[in-house]
This record gives sequence, C-alpha cells and structure tokens, in this order.
Amino acid sequence: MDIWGDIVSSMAPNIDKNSLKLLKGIHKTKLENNKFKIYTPDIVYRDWLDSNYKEDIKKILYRLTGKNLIVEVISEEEIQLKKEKRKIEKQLPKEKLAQPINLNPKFTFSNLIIGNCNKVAYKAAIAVAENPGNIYNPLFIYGDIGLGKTHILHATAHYMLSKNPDANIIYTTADAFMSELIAYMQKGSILDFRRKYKNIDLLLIDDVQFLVRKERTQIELYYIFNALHLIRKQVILSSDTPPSKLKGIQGRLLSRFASGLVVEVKPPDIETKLKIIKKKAQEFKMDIPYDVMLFIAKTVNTNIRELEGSLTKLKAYSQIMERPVTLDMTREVLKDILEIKQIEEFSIEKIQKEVANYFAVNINEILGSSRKKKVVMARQIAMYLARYLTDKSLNEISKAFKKKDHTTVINAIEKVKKQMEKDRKFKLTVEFLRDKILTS
Ligand SMILES: Nc1ncnc2c1ncn2[C@@H]1O[C@H](COP(=O)(O)OP(=O)(O)OP(=O)(O)O)[C@@H](O)[C@H]1O
Repeated sequence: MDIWGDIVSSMAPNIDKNSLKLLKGIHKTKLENNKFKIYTPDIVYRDWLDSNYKEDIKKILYRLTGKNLIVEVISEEEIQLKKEKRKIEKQLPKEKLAQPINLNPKFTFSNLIIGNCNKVAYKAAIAVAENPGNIYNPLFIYGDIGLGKTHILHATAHYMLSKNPDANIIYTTADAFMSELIAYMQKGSILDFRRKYKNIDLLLIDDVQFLVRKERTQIELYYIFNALHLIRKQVILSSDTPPSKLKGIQGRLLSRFASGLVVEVKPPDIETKLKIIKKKAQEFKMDIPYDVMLFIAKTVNTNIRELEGSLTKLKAYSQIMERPVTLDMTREVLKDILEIKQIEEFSIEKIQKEVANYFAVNINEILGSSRKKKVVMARQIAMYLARYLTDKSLNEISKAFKKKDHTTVINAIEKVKKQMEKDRKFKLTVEFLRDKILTS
C-alpha cells in the first residue's frame, strides 16, 4: 500500500497548493517496526516538514494503521554528508591514541571539521605526516586564537604515530621549550637538551610567537632546527601571526620558519561553525535543536574555543534545571558571553537592502512580483540569506517579503541551494553577499 500517497491525499483538502506540491515531491518513506521514516532532500525541507506537519502525519498514520507510530523526518543531505565523512575516515589509518607524549587524545583528524577555513592546513598536515621531512619542511601554521592550530598539530602527531608507531615525536609549546631549556642550563647539561631534540622524527612547537625577544631560546631553536632539517626530520610550527609579522625574532630564524610552507587557518564560516557545533554537541552528548545551533553559530564570532565554552555552559544549565535546551534558554544562559545585541540588529531589511544594492535592483521590485531574471535571482538569494542569517521563522520571512505563504520561501531556498551546488560563480556570489552582510 502507498502509505505516503494516502497521507498526502488525506492532507490535501486542508493545505495550500504549494505545500501540497512540496509534500508530493517526497519520494522516499519507510515503515520500520514502530517508526515511519520520511526522507527529505535536505535540511531546510526536513525542518519545514518537521515543524509544520509531523503531528498531522502522526494522526493520519494512526487512522490508517491503527498504530501509534513514531514519525521521523530525515534529511538525505545529512546522510550523504555523514557517508562522505565516513569514507574519508576509512581511508585514514586508525589513529593510535595511547601516547607517550603529551597529546590530547581528542585532537585527531577524525574529530576535526574541515571547511574552507582550514582545508589547506589540513591537507598540508596530512601530506607532511605521510611524507615527513620531504615536502613542506617546516610547515608553519598561523591563525587567530582558538581556531584549531593546536588541534592540527596534535592530529598530525597522532596520524604519524598510526603509520609509524615507533616514530619519535616531541610536541611542546614555545613557553615549555624555553622553561625546559632554562632547567637544562641550570643543571649545566645543555648538551643533553640538544641531544634530546636531535634524536627525533617530528618536532611540533606550538605558539612560537612567545619566542619574541627570547634571544637565548631562539639561538637554541635555531641550532636544533638546522640539525633536524639537515637530516630531513620534520618540523611543524604554529603561531598567531605569519613569520613576516613576528617582530622580535632573529631574521635567520624567521627565514627558516618561512622556508617551507606557510599556511593560514582562517575563521570558520557559518556552515563550518554549524558542523563544529553538531560535532561538539555529539561529543558532549547534548541534544540541541537546529535553531539553537544556528543561533550559536551566528553569535559566537569566530573563536572555536568560545563556541565550545558556550556548549559546556548550556549543558551544565540544562542539567541543573533538568530542562531541554531551547532557544530562549540559550539566549538567557549565553547573554553574558555572546554579542547577542549584534544579532538582534541583524534584520531581514538589511539583507534585502544589501542584495538589492548588489544586483542594482529596487527593494520594491524584490518585494513585488516582477519575474525579471535579475530580480527573481536577487529575491531568491535574499530569502535564502534571511533563512540562514536570521532567527526568523519561514512565516516571518514570507511576511517580510510580502508573500502570502512560506512555500515560496522554501522553493527559493531550494533553488538557491541547488544552484550553489552546480554553479561555482553563483555560489561565490551568495557567499560574498553573506560575508558582506555578516561583516558590515
Ligand atoms: N575545525 C575544527 N573542528 C573541530 N574542533 C575544532 C576545530 N577547530 C578548533 N576546534 C576546537 O577548538 C578548540 C580550540 O582549538 P585549538 O586549541 O587547537 O586552537 P588554537 O588555534 O591552537 O588556539 P591558540 O592560538 O589559543 O593556541 C579545541 O578544543 C579544538 O578541538
């Protein structure tokens, strides 16, 4: 029996024709034990169905089957993403987590979310771990605080150990390196210090910006660096600024830092932040609704450490209060640490204005019913951005665009998403507009 067909026919008299069209567009459902699973092409579709029709579907199912079934709406896009990740993880050898050195077992490549912000650093680190000492030596990773540099350093060491369990690796921070050096000097055994650092396959030094004006430590590092480089042993360094901006470090050391590959880890975009939040929520065993994730992704500016801090705070609060995490709770709990005001000022009008300016069309045209190609494109992009950059519901967005019902908005979002997938130039335009709105 075609249950979905029956459900849609039962709903047909009570819903508008656009919603009906969207419901008819669903082609995959599954009845399994006490669950009725509905598969939507993507997350937006899923959220729409989930929040508008789940309860109705449950009631109709009861009428049709006599059973109280659980209705689950699943986005195929998400399933696909998970599959891709699993595929990549399968290609990576199992990372060995019990380390003699001070590595954080959680900082592995499988726990690292990859986006445009860190793709280059990630690929370079993998290449280095697979072929240490031979391609990018040193690898110099720089970027603002809390963007995952340490995570990449540790992950590289884990990965290298998984390929070669006997690899001799030292991970240290510039500060710890300096303290260790002083301790050895006080004992009068500087040669032991040098010996220790000479017999290794991979040297990772985090936060080298702290070497600024530490002349003695710089001399020692210069010596060690040259010794390792000569016998093709790998060095990876991290810093909050590129070598060219590290004032107070000797020129000869700086030129060594910059002699391999210098890569930047940039702040994550909204999509990457969303993925990181999802991942961290799983790690923290938290159940967080999508609107809360979106809110956190939009309000936490860039620092991923802060983003984790927000989740920890939210988890503690929800456990103490014995209440599930909601958007209201999140606003309340995080008000001290997030720049919520900034988000509240972030209006659909602003999005409409920016998009209209960009396409050189009039806002009234966007709000009207013109079918001119340029206007339709601007209208659809503005609707898409309104959905992703504000906390407004689909109904509120359709009102702001003077549309009678929200199916127009859903259709616009779908179109933009599909177009972004197949047209790179279009994708860049949408991302440009998004960043412009986020940063202006
Ligand atoms: N792309 C990512 N995916 C998952 N977690 C991430 C990602 N980037 C950063 N994190 C997490 O954010 C936290 C901060 O990252 P990390 O300590 O590596 O930042 P950092 O750039 O080294 O900061 P600092 O400059 O302060 O040393 C860590 O818990 C890390 O696991």
